[in-house]
This record gives sequence, structure tokens and C-alpha cells, in this order.
Amino acid sequence: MFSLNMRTEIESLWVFALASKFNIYMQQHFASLLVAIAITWFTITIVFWSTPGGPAWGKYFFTRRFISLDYNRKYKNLIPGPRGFPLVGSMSLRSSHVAHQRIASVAEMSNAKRLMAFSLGDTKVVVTCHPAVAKEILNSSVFADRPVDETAYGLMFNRAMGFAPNGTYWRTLRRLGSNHLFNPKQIKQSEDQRRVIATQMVNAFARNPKSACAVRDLLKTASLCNMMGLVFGREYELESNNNLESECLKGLVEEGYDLLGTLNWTDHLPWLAGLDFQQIRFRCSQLVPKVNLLLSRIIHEQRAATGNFLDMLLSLQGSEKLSESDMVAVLWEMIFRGTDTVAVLVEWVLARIVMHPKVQLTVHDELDRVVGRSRTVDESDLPSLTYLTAMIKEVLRLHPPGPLLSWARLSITDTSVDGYHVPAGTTAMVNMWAIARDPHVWEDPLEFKPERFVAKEGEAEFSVFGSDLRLAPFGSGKRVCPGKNLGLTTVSFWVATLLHEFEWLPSVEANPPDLSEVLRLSCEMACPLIVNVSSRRKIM
Ligand code: HEM
Repeated sequence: MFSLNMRTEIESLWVFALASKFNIYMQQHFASLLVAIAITWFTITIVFWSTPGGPAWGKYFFTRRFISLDYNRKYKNLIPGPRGFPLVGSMSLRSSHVAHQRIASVAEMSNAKRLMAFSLGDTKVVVTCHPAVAKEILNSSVFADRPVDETAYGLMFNRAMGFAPNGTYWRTLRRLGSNHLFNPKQIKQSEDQRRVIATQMVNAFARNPKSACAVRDLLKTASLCNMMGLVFGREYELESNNNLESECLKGLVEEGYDLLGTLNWTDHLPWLAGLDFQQIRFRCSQLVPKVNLLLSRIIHEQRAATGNFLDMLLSLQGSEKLSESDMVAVLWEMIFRGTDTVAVLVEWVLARIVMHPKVQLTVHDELDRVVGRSRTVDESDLPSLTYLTAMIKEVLRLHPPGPLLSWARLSITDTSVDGYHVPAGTTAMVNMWAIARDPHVWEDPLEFKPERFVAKEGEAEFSVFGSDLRLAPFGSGKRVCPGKNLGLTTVSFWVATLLHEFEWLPSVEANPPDLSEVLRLSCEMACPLIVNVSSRRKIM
């Protein structure tokens, strides 16, 4: 009995000794294993990063090369571009407040103006600063989708026209838009509304002659009221203090605008997905119920009215009928897209007008000749205002509201661009700002010369609607801006009215106009414009 106990004890001591040896062994080797994993991970990270275009491109090419030898034979050339930093790539390039400027200068430095690759974390991006390559991208059906990031999903935009994938739903929305909101007949019908808002703007400016006047807020409110009228048939007084609905909507649009204009790091670095360190997810979750509440209320109140875009959506039947949440998404996007672009562009036009008195004088002369001072401008005058139209095109050239064409494109399948292989799932951008300032494309590109757009005898007018990629501020191809005619008509009519009524002068109390830019969703003046106005006519 005793010896048996003794044996068991000795055996258990052996087992214990062995286990603890194994434990020590494991501890030492676990540490080595960790070191080995870390070295391998580090080496792979550096190898991926060492590829032109940075880590996302490296990951793609190295895995492809191992998988397919045929691939090696077919695609020897890699797209040039900055490597950025290991893992994150060139996030700082895109998150910059002047991303379009930084991308243009890096493309120049990398000798990659035709096509440049870069990485946003795990996302492969290509960007072009060349009109021919821009045409190839924008007009290719391979790039007819858009990358939908978390914010766009969060704000319901995946069910609206701008982010919907190229397919039946997107085509239905485009058709509804062009039949009921953007066609020339519809645009003509809304002329009165634009005139009423223009008159309200003129009255607002006329109330403060000779004192410093900030234009941005008024322009944004005017543009919002215009879209609310087009979409819902709602009428608002521009300066009314009890206009709670439009004030509320303006706040929601501003917040959505800020959210969509911010680069969300978690979209490109999946290992950060659990975190929300920029508070973007949180802010979207706060914003969406407010948008739903406001727009659903408007939709329900609307059931009685007739004749606007919402009425048309409500009257759809059968396969075209939209759910209420889809309707909210579509309406919300229209208001969202149509508001800031127009206001931003008018502010740039006024800034240029203040800075170039000779151009202002020429526009005034033309207005006096075509319209005269005894009546107000009419939209039917616009085709005769050739210099004013040229001046607006020149502003679009130097200050396109979407310098990177606002929303990028996404390749649906593997394709080739400018002879380079571009894989499916690549985000493609066009740097319209860089093209429009390229000395190889435009003579004296930094000079403000509206004359360049005045067609000479027998020459066709330059179209900015996407047929000539030297200047296509509304994009081009299948996804071209559907609101381009509406947007340009609104801007031209409002600018013509504001210039017909006033002389625009630098403010005596504030600094002269500063052309610094800040890229949010659109590219705005970094320092809001402050002016003095002086009436040219008796006020309407
Ligand atoms: C000055 C005014 C405007 C400018 C500069 C502008 C610019 C743009 C640009 C650059 C795009 C991307 C095009 C592409 O990918 O090729 C776009 C798309 C879009 N714009 Fe505009 N826009 C303006 C006014 C408007 C207005 C007034 C509306 C509507 C009321 C609107 C609605 C849209 C929509 C829905 C899309 C997405 C189209 C799609 O993906 O199918 N835009 N816009």
C-alpha cells in the first residue's frame, strides 16, 4: 500500500516536472512564434507598401502574381503613384482640406498626370489629371457604379440616385428625374419660383447698401428654398424669422454635408471598423431619424397637393412604386445635391466679379444692352447674354464646385485604362480642377479670362455638359449630373439678376476677397465672401 502511494507520488512529480518544462518550453517558443509572426507581418507589410501606389496595390499585385503566371505576362507595367505610409497608404492625401490640389501636385511630381495609383488603407484608387484618360473612365460602362461608404449607407443614400448601383432601380430613378424634374419643360415651369427667390435676394441685399454684407448664408437659404419648391411645392420667405421648417432642413443638410465630406478612416481600414473614433457613425445615427421625421411629415401632408416631384413619386404604381423609405432617400438627395452646388458656384462668381472690375463692367454693359435698366432680367434673356455665360464658364473652369467630380466611380470588373490594368473594385477619380488649370490644355490657365469662352463667328459654343473633357464640371457619361441644366439655369439667372441690380464692390470694412479653397463635399471659399453692393436700378 505504502509503496504504491510512493510510486504514484513519484509519477505525479514526474508529470508535474514534465508539464512545467513543457510550459517553460512553450513560453519561450510562444514568444519566438510571436516574433516570427511579427517579422512575417512586418515583411509583408513593407513588401506591399514598396509597390508603386502603396499597400492596397501591393497586396493586390503580389497575391495576383502568386496566383497567376499569365497575369505576370499580361501586365508588366504598374501604375505610378505615391506609396504613402505602410498600412494606411495615402490617407492624408485624401483627407486634406485641399485634396484636389495635393493630388494634382503629387501626380505632377510622380510624373503620373495621365493615371496615378494610390492607396487609401485597403482601398485601391486611381486618379487622372488628363482629359483623354478622364473621358476613358467617365464614359466607360465599367465605371458606372460608385463606391458607397459607410456614411452614404448611414444617410440612406444607397437608395438614392447618386449612389444606387448601375441597374434597374438606378435607371428608374434617372428616368423619373429626367421626365419630372430636369427636362426643359419642367425647368421652364419653375421659372416663376426662381424669379420670386431672386427678387427676395435683391431686396435682402438692397436693405444693406454700403455696409459689409456676407453673401453665403443668403445664397444657401435661397438655393434650399428653390429646391424645396421644386421638390415639394413648398414656398418659403427667404428672410422670414418663423420659417422653422426650412431652418431645420438647412441644419440637417449642413450636417449631412459635413458628414459626407469627411473622409471616414474606417471605410478603408477594416481593422478600425469596431471603433467610431471620428464619431461619424454616431452622428449619422442622430441625423437620420430627424431627416425621416421631417420628410415623412412633409410626404404625409402632401397627399392633398398636386404638381411637383413628390406628387409624381406618390402617384407611381406597380413595379415603379417606391417605398416610403426609398422616397425619403430620393427626396433628401435631391435637396442635398441641388442646394450647395448652386450656392457655392454663385459665391465664386460674385468673388471673381468683385476682383475683376473690368469683367464686371463688360457684364454690366451687356446687361444694359440686352435687358436695359427699365425692366428686370428674364430667363429668356439668357441666350443673348453671351459674355455673362462665358464668365460663368470661366468661373466653373477655375472653381468647379466638385473639383474631384464630387462622387467617385467604382470599377465593376477588371479593365484597362490608358494601357494599365485596373482591377474590379478600384475607386476612380477625375481631377477636373487639375485638368482645368493645366497649361498643356488651357492657355494662361491661371488668368481669369471669360473671353476664351466667347465663341467666334462660325464657331460652336463650348459645352460644359460633358462632351469635352477639358472642362466637364458636371461629369460625363452615364452618371453625368442629371441636374446640370437646372443648376446652370438657376446660377445664370440669379447671377444675371444680381449683377443687373447691383454693382459689387470689395467691402471697405472687411478684407478683400480671398480665393483660398476648402474642399468639403463641394469646394467652397475658405473665407466666406464679404462685399458692398450699390444699386444700379430702382429696386423691384
Ligand atoms: C452647379 C451645379 C451643379 C454641379 C457643378 C454638379 C456637379 C455634379 C457632378 C460633378 C456629379 C458627378 C457626375 C459624374 O460622376 O460624372 C453630379 C452628380 C449628381 N448631381 Fe449634380 N451638380 C450640380 C447641380 C445639381 C442639381 C441642381 C441637382 C439636383 C437637383 C443635382 C443632382 C445630382 C445627382 C442626383 C447626381 C448623381 C447622378 C448619378 O449618379 O446618377 N446636381 N453633379
